[in-house]
Amino acid sequence: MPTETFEFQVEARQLLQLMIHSVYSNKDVFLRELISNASDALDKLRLEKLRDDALDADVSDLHIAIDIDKEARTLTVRDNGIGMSYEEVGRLIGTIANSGTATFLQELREAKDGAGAEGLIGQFGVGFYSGFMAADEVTLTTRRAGEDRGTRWTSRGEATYTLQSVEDAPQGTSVTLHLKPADPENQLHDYTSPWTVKEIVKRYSDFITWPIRTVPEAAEGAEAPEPETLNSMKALWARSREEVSDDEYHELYKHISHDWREPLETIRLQAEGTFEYQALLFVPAQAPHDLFTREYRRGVQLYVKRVFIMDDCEELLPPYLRFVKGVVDAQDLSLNVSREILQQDRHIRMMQRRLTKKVLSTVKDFMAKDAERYATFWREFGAVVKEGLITDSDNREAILAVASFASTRADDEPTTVAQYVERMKDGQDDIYYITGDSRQAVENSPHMEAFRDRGIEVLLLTDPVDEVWVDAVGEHAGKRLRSVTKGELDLDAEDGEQAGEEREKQAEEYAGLLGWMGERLEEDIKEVRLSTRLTVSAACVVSDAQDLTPALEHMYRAMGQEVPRTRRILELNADHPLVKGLNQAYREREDRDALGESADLLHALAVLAEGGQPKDPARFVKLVAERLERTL
Ligand SMILES: Nc1ncnc2c1ncn2[C@@H]1O[C@H](COP(=O)(O)OP(=O)(O)OP(=O)(O)O)[C@@H](O)[C@H]1O
Repeated sequence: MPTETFEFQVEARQLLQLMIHSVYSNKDVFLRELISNASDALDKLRLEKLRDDALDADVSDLHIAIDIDKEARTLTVRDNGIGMSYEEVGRLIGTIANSGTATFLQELREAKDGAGAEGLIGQFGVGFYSGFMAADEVTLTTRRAGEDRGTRWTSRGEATYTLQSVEDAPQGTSVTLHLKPADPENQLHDYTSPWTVKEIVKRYSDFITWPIRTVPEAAEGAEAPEPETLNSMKALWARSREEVSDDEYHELYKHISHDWREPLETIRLQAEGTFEYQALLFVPAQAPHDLFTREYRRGVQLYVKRVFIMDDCEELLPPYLRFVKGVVDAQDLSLNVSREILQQDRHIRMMQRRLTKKVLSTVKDFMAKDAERYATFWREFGAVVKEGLITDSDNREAILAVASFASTRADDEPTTVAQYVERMKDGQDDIYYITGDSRQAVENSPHMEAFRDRGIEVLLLTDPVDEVWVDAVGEHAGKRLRSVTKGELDLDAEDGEQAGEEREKQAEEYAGLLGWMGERLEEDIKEVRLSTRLTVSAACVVSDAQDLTPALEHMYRAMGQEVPRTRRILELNADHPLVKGLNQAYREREDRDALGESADLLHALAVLAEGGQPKDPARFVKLVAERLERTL
């Protein structure tokens, strides 16, 4: 087959350019990335052979080799792992599968400082391409285990790459970098120095469970020495805490998560007894960009007796802890364990329970001992963890204990529900909250007026998931969770008898207007009543306690579910001049047409004030414009 030339996908080309004009200051990490890929390839081959003994592949000496050619100035990272077919090379190496790449590139261009750019790159697993930080030409030769022919891929990191089918490729993959001249000032070291290579391997890849070999430099005139293994190969999760440095844990995290940043926390767990396992879990420092997308691959790596079994093992942690990365190594599972078996395995369920509790107790520790770390955690992952309040009733209390929320009490000091309850005033029976799109929108909502006036604290909930968990949780410590936008508000116990009489009088005065408006707005409103919530605004809309909120209704529709349209309740502020005027006009005038428009406008204003849309925006605008004209 002749050599074929292909163009890189646009995103891949842009990414390569970024690599070459390196946004990443530490160039050494390219070696870590190539070793990481080689190690994955060895894991995959061992597993495939385990599952299919007939596979024509040699697994007797699986290893990674680093070859240095000083004269040619090349560095080769070789493995005798699974390899790639011709089609796979084109698909995996020529393109960037990650759907978020375009967004990523945009963010990268906007990230002015180098550190920001480095952090971003880390999110996207651009492993193989990082070779171009150190090389001006890269050749990859590979043969898929079980296939006869190999494939050679070459590129100078510019617009194109070539693919060629080759006959004499050994099993596995070798990546040869034609190194750029060393440039220590820009942290581009001399990678033809075995000493440098050894240092880098020790620093970044010591825990890799396969031998990484290189041939030491021969003394002048002497024969080439035997290859030397550079890494200790010790599985970090099987070693005691004292033996392992934080840096080593962090390198393992980077290897399995494809994140280039340090994790926020490392969690170790050793379970002994009838079902033995070790776990090393990591909480990342930043939420990945695709955490809320369908493509997000969750789960930890599963090993059985040190043998890698699978990536993304979903069964070991619940979906609301999907950001947690790590390794779980079980002693008593079969090497042939499949996803189907995992889903039904009693031990796996026990492990999930234990790991979940461990993660939650770690967050509790952050909260008690390290406010800053807790704040970072909750900012990045709070919205995901709150899903657990809905789905994991067993751990609901534990999750609620580590959940914090913005509140009207202070601008920048979130509170837990328990702390809220402690502060509740005598006579307050409910935990009040409001949901919406942003703090500003909910804080300024008319529904908050009476609470502000009376100094009653309200939780400000602005994540979409908040709409749902509040219903699922329902109460805490015997106190009901209550939306300030729902139901009738009875804050008046303390206002006394006089206020009660006053209200009755108003009710009589307004009865006619309320009845007439109720009929007029019947299609959207099930009742018009006087409000105890409002002190400044003229009107607001509220829901019945058991009704869906507009946001939830919208959410269900967006998910394709049929939900009946909820009619809401319009509340009027009897002390507001506009409402007083409307009542007077209603009582004095026979002609209800112009009055009807005012009623519609008042309704639309109430909807707008809570961040909604008037039913007929064009008509609303026209009516407002007409009225403004009259005031000129
Ligand atoms: N040495 C190798 N042997 C077999 N397949 C490889 C090898 N190197 C890369 N690949 C394949 O190419 C794919 C792309 O590699 P690349 O390093 O660009 O990204 P990645 O490994 O998916 O992400 P990351 O580098 O962040 O881990 C890999 O997922 C793997 O399937």
